Amino acid sequence: MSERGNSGNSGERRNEQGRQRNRGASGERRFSVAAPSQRKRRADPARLTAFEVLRAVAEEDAYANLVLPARIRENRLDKRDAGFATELAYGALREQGLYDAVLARCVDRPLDQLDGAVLDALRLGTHQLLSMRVPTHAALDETVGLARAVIGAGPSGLINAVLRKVAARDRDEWVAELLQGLDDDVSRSALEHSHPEWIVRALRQSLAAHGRRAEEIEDLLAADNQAPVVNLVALPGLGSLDEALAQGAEPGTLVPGSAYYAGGDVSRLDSVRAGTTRVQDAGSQLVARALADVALPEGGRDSVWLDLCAGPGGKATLLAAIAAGRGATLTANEPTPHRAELVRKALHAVPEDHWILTVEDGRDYGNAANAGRFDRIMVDAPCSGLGALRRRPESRWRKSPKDVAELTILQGELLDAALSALRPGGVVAYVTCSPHPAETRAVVEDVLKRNPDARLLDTGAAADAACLDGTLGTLGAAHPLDAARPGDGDAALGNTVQLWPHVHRTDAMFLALLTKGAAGRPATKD
Ligand SMILES: C[S@@+](CC[C@H](N)C(=O)[O-])C[C@H]1O[C@@H](n2cnc3c(N)ncnc32)[C@H](O)[C@@H]1O
Repeated sequence: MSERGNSGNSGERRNEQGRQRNRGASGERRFSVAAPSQRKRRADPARLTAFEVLRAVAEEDAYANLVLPARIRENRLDKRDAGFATELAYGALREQGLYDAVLARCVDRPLDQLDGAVLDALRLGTHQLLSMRVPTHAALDETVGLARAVIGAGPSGLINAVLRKVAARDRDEWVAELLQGLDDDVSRSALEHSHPEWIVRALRQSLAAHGRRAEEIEDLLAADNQAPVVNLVALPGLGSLDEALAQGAEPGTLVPGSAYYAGGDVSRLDSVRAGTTRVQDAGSQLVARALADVALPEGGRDSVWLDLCAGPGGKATLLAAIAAGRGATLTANEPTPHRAELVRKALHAVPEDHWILTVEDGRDYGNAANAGRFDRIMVDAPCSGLGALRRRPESRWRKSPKDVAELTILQGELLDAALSALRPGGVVAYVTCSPHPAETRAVVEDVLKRNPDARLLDTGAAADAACLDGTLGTLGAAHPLDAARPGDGDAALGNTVQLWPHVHRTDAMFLALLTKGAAGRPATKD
């Protein structure tokens, strides 16, 4: 175990003492008297792990949430060090925007002229100084030690000098300084909560479009910077939450059969290993249940279901379990072979005669051969993922408005294909893990224009009925039922559901339920 947690060489007392501890009586920061060259030359394993994660993200386009567990295992971190490495890596990645703004004030050249490894070491040092309870001298010594061990002695003087400048102010002081002269609300929120400005703009638009208060943006951005609690689902008819609840999980408050689990490694639970209890965001559970439970407008057959974009299989597995309980069968489709294998693995907990796996481009389901085949269809479309920023710490810096523009074309085509594969009187759920208006309401609006036989169902009411306390319709949907056609005014798209991390404690999932009438005639109203 590294020396944190006791006074050790660096004097650091992780988890026990705040950063004020290394301030003198006058409030000034105290620094180590040792010159960088005399300080330690070894890397603390937890910080090394975080550094490796940042490097893999920068150099290999890796996903932090996939790299981190492997590095934790390779570097044999104990639970406490693993927690520290996670907070350090995720925090430094999430808050990169703010930290780079701070560093730009402390480095004598543009940041893009710094070696990438040096910049990552500086970001890690800055996160320890501004956002973690790590004493200043420990943050400096350990970051310089890390740099000496993995980058070389050359940059240690620079890193030491820059971090001393960073340490001259606390986080609030830095934010106040950087905000000076910034008048635009979007720029201010973006800086303070470390989000790209275009994302702040999109989130503000989405809040407004769903009738929420503009000021909520601050809570929403803050929620994006919080690690989510693990949500569990017991597959209906197959799994049970008893074991998780006995291990300290708390019953979920949004959807039936769910729980919040803060007890650490979920793979310790037998039911999770068996695949009958699964990790799944409550928002994902809710949209799947809303599709499964909503009454088919014209009744009739209800046994042929499709998940058009199933990988890695979260919603497909929940839908298949529900289908199994009702004697229905789910076709789970995923075009990417390795993701299709993940779907197969996830589905192994559900009796085999209730699901089929296909590996096709979802748009091919729009072919004549599939016309009118399915009673219920999930279109959980590939999207920008702006609703899950709290899970993927680096993702906000990787996306661009161009990605969104490209995705919206595919999203519309997939929803068109689903409507074609839907039987008259069936239901399609259009879902994104993004609240970006271009990926949500604009896609639905365009598809409704192209498909005159389709219309929106009362999505708020359906989501309301699927959730535990029946309040979602009030919280999630801006308007009461409105099944008007596009062209009747803005209210035509009022009746969709948008979940929010700061309100529902879920990812920001969007849900629109659509139905269609017989060919050539509009779907009848409820
Ligand atoms: C948001 S994810 C689906 C998540 C999944 N429903 C779950 O709950 O685990 C979108 C999926 O769509 C897949 N996809 C991408 N292009 C597609 C296409 N043309 N047709 C169908 N699926 C596609 C992606 O590979 C990805 O697995």
